[in-house]
Amino acid sequence: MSVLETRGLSAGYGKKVIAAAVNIAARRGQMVALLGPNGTGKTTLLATLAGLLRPLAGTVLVNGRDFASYSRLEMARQVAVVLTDRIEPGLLTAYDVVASGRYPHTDLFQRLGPADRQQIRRTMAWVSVESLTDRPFGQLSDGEKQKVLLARALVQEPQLILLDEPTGFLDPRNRMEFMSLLARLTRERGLTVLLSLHDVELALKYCQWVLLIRDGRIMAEGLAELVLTAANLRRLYGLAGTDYNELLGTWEMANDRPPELFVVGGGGSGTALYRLLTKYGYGLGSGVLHRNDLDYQAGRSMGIRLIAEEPFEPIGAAALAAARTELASAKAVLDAGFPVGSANRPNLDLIRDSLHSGKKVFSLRPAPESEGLYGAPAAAISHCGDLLELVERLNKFRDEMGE
Ligand SMILES: Nc1ncnc2c1ncn2[C@@H]1O[C@H](COP(=O)(O)OP(=O)(O)OP(=O)(O)O)[C@@H](O)[C@H]1O
Repeated sequence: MSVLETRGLSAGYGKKVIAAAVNIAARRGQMVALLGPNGTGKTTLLATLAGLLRPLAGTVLVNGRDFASYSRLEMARQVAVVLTDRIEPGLLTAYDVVASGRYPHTDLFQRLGPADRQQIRRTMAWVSVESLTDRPFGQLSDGEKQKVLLARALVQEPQLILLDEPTGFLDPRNRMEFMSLLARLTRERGLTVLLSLHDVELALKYCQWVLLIRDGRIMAEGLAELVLTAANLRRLYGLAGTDYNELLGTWEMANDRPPELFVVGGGGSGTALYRLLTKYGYGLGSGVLHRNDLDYQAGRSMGIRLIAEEPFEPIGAAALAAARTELASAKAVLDAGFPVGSANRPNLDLIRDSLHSGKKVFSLRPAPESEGLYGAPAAAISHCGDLLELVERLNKFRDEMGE
C-alpha cells in the first residue's frame, strides 16, 4: 500500500487552483522527487499534502485513510514537513526548535521525558547539528537552519517527510550528506520522503521515483532513470538547447557557434577542452569519437559537431573521411593528447595531415611524445603545458587571425 496517495487532488489558494488532477502514490521506503520550474505549484502541493492547506478538490490518503479525517496529533505522528519559511523562531535555540518536533509523543502538558531528550540529542548528533544546540535558531546560517529543521522532522518519528527544496542552501558536502541521510532513513527505517528539488542530478542519483510538474499538472512520473530524459527536461523547463545528458546526469553549456577549431580527442581527453573553449566562445568540431566515449557524451550534450564511430569498432574510412572534410574548414586543429590504441590509431592521421597541409596545430601532449607519434613534422606543433597556456595561445591566434 502507498503511504501517500492523492486522488484527483486540486491545490491552491481560495478559489485559485494552482495544481489540478494530481494523482500520485508514494510507496513506503521511497525517495520521491518533485521537479518543475519556478512557480509551478510544488510548494502549494506539498503544503496541501502536509495538511497546511485544504485541498480545493479531491482527496489525500495517508496509509489508505483520508487525511482530512486525522486529528492534528494523528497527522503529526504520520507526516512531518520541512518548509523553511514557515518557522517563527523568536528566541528559540536550535535545541528548542528540534524539541518542538517531539510534541506528538509527549504528554498532555507537552513535557519532555528523559527518553524524549535522549532522542532529541541522538537525532541532533545524527544530523550533525549538536554543536548548534544552544545557538539562537534565528542566527543560524540558511544551511544550518535546514539541518536543524530536518532534525525536528526526524524527532517527530513520522512515516512520511515532506521537504520543500531542502538542499538549495547547502554546500556540496552538506547536500550529499543530507541526501544520503534521507536515503539511509528510507532504506533502514522504511521512511518515505517526498521532496521538491531544482537539482536534477540529485533527483537522478538519490531518488527512486520522480514526478515532473509543469503548469500545475503532473507531466510525467516514474523511475528516475526513465523519466529524467533530455526530452522530458527540455519540455519541463522549456529549454531550447541540447544541454542535459541523461547518461551522465549533468548539464552542459550549449555551444551553438559554427565550428572553427577541430579537436582530435577521445578517451575523455576532449571533455575539459570542450567546456573551456565553449566558455571562451569558440565554435568546435571534434572526432573521430567512439559513441561510447565520454567525450562523445559531453560533446553531444553541448551541441558540438561530432564525427563518430560505432562502439568498439576501429575507426573506419567513412568516419575518417568525414573528419577530414570537417577539419579542412577549421582554422586550427587541437590534439587533446588522447590515448592511442588499436581502435583509434587512424586519428593520428588527422594530425599528420594537418601538419602536412600547413594547418596550425596546438597540442596538449608533451613534445617528445608528439615527436614519437608524428616524427619530424611535430616540430611545427604548438605544444602547450596545460589548459591555461592553450587558451592563452589560442586567444592570441584568434586575435592574429583578425577575429
Ligand atoms: N498565498 C498565496 N496566495 C495566492 N497565490 C499564491 C500564494 N502562494 C503562492 N502563490 C502562487 O502559486 C503559484 C505556485 O507557487 P508555488 O510556490 O507553489 O510554486 P513552486 O513550484 O514551489 O515554485 P518555486 O520553484 O519557485 O519554489 C505561484 O504563481 C505563486 O505566485
